Amino acid sequence: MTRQAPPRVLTVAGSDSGGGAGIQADLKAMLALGVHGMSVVTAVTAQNSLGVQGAWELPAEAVRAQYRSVVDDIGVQAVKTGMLASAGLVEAVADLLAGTDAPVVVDPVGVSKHGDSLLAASALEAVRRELLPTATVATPNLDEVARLTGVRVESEDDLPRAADAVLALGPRWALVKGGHLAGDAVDLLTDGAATHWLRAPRHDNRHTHGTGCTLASAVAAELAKGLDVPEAVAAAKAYVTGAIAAGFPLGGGIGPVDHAWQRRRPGG
Ligand SMILES: Nc1ncnc2c1ncn2[C@@H]1O[C@H](COP(=O)(O)OP(=O)(O)OP(=O)(O)O)[C@@H](O)[C@H]1O
Ligand SMILES: Cc1ncc(COP(=O)(O)O)c(N)n1
Repeated sequence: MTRQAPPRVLTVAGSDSGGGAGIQADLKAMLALGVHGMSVVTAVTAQNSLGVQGAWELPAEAVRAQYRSVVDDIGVQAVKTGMLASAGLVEAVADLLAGTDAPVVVDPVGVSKHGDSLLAASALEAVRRELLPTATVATPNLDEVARLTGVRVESEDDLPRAADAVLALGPRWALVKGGHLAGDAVDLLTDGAATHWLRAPRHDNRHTHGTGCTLASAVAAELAKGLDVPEAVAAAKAYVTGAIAAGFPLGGGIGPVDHAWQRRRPGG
């Protein structure tokens, strides 16, 4: 008997040649969580544990064509966006997403962990006006909140104000990630009515390349399986926390989180 296809999830993001973030992290997280991952590549980066050595965006036509190939034949139960590089690509992707019924997770990627720009400053307005309104869940980190809304988060107490400012830009839910604060790794999820605090112990591990990509992809995978937004975010938070605890050294800089942490045997 032929088996049924697993839920299908599409990432629209940039390639990380080092395999720790971007498309590569997204597809690994999706595999680990039991969904079929598919990709629309928006840009190619030459990247490793030390930083981003080069980046080249694809033409909008190539992005549209990849999207249509996947959606028109295979179909999607959830979409996740990551690095979109330029205003032209943000607009092209927002236009495509406006036509989908599937839940959309927007990770408004701005700069890499090493401070390399992955989104032109001239694209911020298109992210605010066109991309965020298509989002079921937007997952900015604190730097992205500041760039998009002007709200600066210094402590956990500022997270509700930050989440409200993100919500005002149009996503149905805002998940503000407090991973860059001191203390516990605390994120805040809200749709303006319900508020969920997600708290995990901070792992003292510098090998955290790809945390944001992994969390957003995990949310998309769990939504595709049929969980509601608070359930999907809680499951994704548990997954990324385990992946960070198991992050490993690679190259001379910041190594990746371990997407396969749930399958490793002790010492393996
Ligand atoms: N050291 C840590 N220990 C446990 N959880 C962490 C740690 N660092 C980040 N997190 C969690 O990882 C998730 C991603 O958050 P983070 O703030 O790192 O996102 P990000 O900045 O977009 O990621 P990236 O740095 O990969 O771009 C959040 O749930 C955050 O709370
Ligand atoms: C192609 C691509 N997309 C996203 C990130 C962000 O991930 P991180 O902040 O962990 O470097 C990245 N470095 N590269």
